Amino acid sequence: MKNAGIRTGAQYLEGLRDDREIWTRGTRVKDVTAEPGMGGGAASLAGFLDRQHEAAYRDIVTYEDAQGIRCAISHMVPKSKADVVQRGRAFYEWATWSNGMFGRTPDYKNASVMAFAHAPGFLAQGSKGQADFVQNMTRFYDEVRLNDRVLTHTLVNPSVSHAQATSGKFDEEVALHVVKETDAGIIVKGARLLATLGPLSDEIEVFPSTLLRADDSNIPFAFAFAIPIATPGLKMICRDSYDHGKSHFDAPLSSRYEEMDAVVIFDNVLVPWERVFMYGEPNLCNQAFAQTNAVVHMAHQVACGKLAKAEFMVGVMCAIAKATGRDKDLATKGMIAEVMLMAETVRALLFSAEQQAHEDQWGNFIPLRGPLDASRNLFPKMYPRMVEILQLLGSSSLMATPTEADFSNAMAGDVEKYFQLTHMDSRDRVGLYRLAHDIAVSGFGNRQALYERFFFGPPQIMSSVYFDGYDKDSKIARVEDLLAQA
Ligand SMILES: Cc1cc2nc3c(=O)[nH]c(=O)nc-3n(C[C@H](O)[C@H](O)[C@H](O)COP(=O)(O)OP(=O)(O)OC[C@H]3O[C@@H](n4cnc5c(N)ncnc54)[C@H](O)[C@@H]3O)c2cc1C
Repeated sequence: MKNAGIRTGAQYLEGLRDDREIWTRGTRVKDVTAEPGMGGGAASLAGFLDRQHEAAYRDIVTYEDAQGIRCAISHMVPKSKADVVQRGRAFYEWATWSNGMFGRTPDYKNASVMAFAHAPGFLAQGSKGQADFVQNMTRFYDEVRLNDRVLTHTLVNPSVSHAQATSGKFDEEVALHVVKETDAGIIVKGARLLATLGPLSDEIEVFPSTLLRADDSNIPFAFAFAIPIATPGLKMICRDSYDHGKSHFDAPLSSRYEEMDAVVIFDNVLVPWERVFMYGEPNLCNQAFAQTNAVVHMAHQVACGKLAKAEFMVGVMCAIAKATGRDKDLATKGMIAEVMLMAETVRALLFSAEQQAHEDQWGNFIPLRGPLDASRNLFPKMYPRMVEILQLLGSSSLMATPTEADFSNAMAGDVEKYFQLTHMDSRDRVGLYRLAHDIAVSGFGNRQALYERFFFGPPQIMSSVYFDGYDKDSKIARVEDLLAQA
């Protein structure tokens, strides 16, 4: 099946059954696709990959390349504004399949690899190590695109001391660093945070943290590479699963979309030179995501996903208001309108970015960065507020949630009677509030909120970068102008 383009779900699942070293709940996992608390997420992603082949979605999420091979649109190099819009449509479609609750669909990383592989002048600046970085990245892009590989990534070194981290230094005991260079490649040792979808991916991209201080002491920490998860010496330690084996009725989201996060340990891992993309140059590493515009393409995918998620939150809230008859209540309408405004803000920013798409320095088209930066800085604040509003709307109903089993036991009559609403029978009401519970109360839901707060980076640093890049002078000039008229 090599180089056949989009894969089926079964092919993806088969690929996960290798020698990977995944640890959870104190034991090593034999088969991630069959592991309780992990296999459900893999099955959902397999279902999404299958959808790429279905007539209803195929032309939305895939394209045929020059050789007639059908690939995911996230790999398509945008050469016009229409291409950017088409990519956005595909990102949005993928996100609707989980209503944004499976955050790390493969199109996120695909967007980044596409950008890196089509900014050759950038990687060509790398002058250290025994590798042709441009050729390596081009080959990697083809490998991922033509085999529909699923990637995770890890960018952050664990910090032992906040003071050390903010001074741009890393601790050699824990941070991932190069320990040796050989003719075969580099040997790396240490840990990295945090690989979402790690145990359920084919490969891991280990890209530079964007906070390397550009001095010689940071050279061992400066690199970018990608290797299969099953590479000897690579281990993942998973967090607790939020999929507790419940039915889709009892846990509509956590039973389906447990994508898992893992800390990644590299125990003297050999990375072959042909998989190294940057090496030993902190300055180059620091510029990588911005200069290749990978950050813009990733932010595009993210904004599309957040729109789907925000719309879903509006849907859940409106369904609750309708069922309870509170859709005429002023306070309820006010709270839901706040969420509607958030969804429409993301939509407007996305539209603005796509409609102002332009050619970049590499001859590719990118959406306008400013609106996407606004969206990715705003959503980490919007989402926790959406959850709060859902808690306020749901109140004790989020606790009045008997299980599916209570509809077929000795309590069934009571449950049918006492859980009904004006506009909804008991079973539908319990199902709806169990969904709201999975968003606003469960471990799965709380992890979603944490994800939205942090997955794109530390919010203080993101907003500080936004502040630095914002055109402040023209605004200050207007203030000075007014004051000068005094
Ligand atoms: C659910 C989830 C999934 C994730 N998935 C991935 C993934 O797939 N790949 C990946 O690479 N990373 C992932 N991350 C990690 C994410 O990139 C980091 O959480 C984020 O960059 C913050 O880093 P940290 O967690 O080390 O927090 P820290 O850097 O320890 O920060 C702790 C707090 O201090 C603040 N802070 C940090 N530095 C400063 C500073 N200089 N000045 C002021 N305040 C500061 C932070 O904003 C935060 O509030 C994920 C995180 C979460 C929660």
